Amino acid sequence: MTVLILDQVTVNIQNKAILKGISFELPPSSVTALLGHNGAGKSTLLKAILGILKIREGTIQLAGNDQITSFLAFKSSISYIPEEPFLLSELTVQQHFQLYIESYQLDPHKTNQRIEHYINTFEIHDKVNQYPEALSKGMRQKVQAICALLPETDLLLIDEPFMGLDVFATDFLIAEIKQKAERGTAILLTTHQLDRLEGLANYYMMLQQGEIIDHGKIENFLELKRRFDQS
Ligand SMILES: Nc1ncnc2c1ncn2[C@@H]1O[C@H](COP(=O)(O)OP(=O)(O)OP(=O)(O)O)[C@@H](O)[C@H]1O
Repeated sequence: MTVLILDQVTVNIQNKAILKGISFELPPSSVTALLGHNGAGKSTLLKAILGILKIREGTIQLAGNDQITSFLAFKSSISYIPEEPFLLSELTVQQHFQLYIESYQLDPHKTNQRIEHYINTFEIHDKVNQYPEALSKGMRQKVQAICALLPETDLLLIDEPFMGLDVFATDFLIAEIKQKAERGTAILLTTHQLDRLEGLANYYMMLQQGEIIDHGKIENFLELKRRFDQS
């Protein structure tokens, strides 16, 4: 069974090919690390899957829905934590949570219990009635992460999940990502913090100049890295 299927996906930005014929599949209950140097195309790939960037060629299927012909069903199966927190300036923290409850049609009672748990764990209980401008970057990142964790989607995309988070929040987010994967979600995350991948990721894909140049089980990548670091 497969959650996400990309077939020969090409994305151009300003007439330049940024993604060149990307094909891969993600199984359920998996965490895949999307790796590569700055500018390799990692964020572009996540944005292409989300439909924020239009694909030029190829197809993307999620849980049996085509990105173009079944866009609403496709979109409702994805949750996303962007690299830069993107919160609405006119909504308080609590109103952001409410927005997610409504747009993903979540059970309010159960979800509010989870929100309470997240708020306490991330220590932002005194911020729930504040607007994003009153939050630090790390706090905005925490709010964005909570929003994305609320729905049980087929796919969770995370761009640099640990950027700006303190060690405690990072450990908590890692535990949450693993639990989500155990419940069936396919997770695709980008990171430069390779030391955080052990025990978290199952697979890796290496992007270079818009092409997947290597992929496989994360143990193989980490073993190669260890040998390289020792040499
Ligand atoms: N809006 C844009 N306009 C022009 N070029 C862009 C735009 N967005 C991305 N690019 C280019 O696309 C390429 C891939 O960028 P992308 O942000 O996907 O890289 P990345 O792998 O996520 O890098 P990083 O590790 O630095 O976050 C880069 O060459 C970048 O300059």
